[in-house]
Amino acid sequence: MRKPIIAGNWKMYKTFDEATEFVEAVRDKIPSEEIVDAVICAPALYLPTLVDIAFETDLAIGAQNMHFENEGAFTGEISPAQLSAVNVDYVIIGHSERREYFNETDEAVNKKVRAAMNHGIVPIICCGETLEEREANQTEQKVEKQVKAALDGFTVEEVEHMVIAYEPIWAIGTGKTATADDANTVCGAIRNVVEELYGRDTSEKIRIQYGGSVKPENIKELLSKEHIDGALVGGASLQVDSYLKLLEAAM
Ligand SMILES: O=C(CO)COP(=O)(O)O
Repeated sequence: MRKPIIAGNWKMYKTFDEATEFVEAVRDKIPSEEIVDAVICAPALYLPTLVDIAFETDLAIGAQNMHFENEGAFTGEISPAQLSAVNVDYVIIGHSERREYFNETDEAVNKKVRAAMNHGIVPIICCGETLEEREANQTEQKVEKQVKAALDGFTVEEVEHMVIAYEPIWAIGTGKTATADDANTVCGAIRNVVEELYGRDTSEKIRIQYGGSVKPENIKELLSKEHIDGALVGGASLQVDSYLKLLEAAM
């Protein structure tokens, strides 16, 4: 059995006070990390403070992006070494918003996954198709290409620790969720790619999340599906009540 992983992606929301108040409010209400992995991926500016507030609780803190180099003349960027030095546990890599607005390529995603693994940070690797691609029946082709590129050059042990998030772009922030069956089909196709590359055992261990308008009302059905091991959640992770409900549904 794969342990569910529910990750909030706060994107560019919340002031410092709102972020710290949220983590203070939820930190003692998080289910045991033996049952579910609970993560909040916050704006980089708040990470050290949130890691401190969540210290010795079952809540893990993640970043939403990072550079692949350890250091250098990259104005405005944050490195994997800098994230691991403040004990960040997870990092989202290759979110469709990064790919679309910041020109993140499959090659950069692969380098970032490499960098995350080198620093013991768990990468949440995002993939997903546009509406156009879905309507042209290119969903699996697109996602397979992204996943193959991201996972290129790792060992079996490394891949088992990664998390993949399938987020159809047309379902992000739109209120349109993929049906649980459609989401499961694509997550199953992703698992097949992992099997093809790294073998059955690894494909059974890697966790695959669904993301795109996940809410307390629809998460149970999504998580009941064979290949969906968790959720990457934007809007519904911003309120304490709704975040806790998402975790509850995963128990
Ligand atoms: O992009 C997402 C999470 O990374 C999904 O966002 P929403 O849950 O707001 O649709």
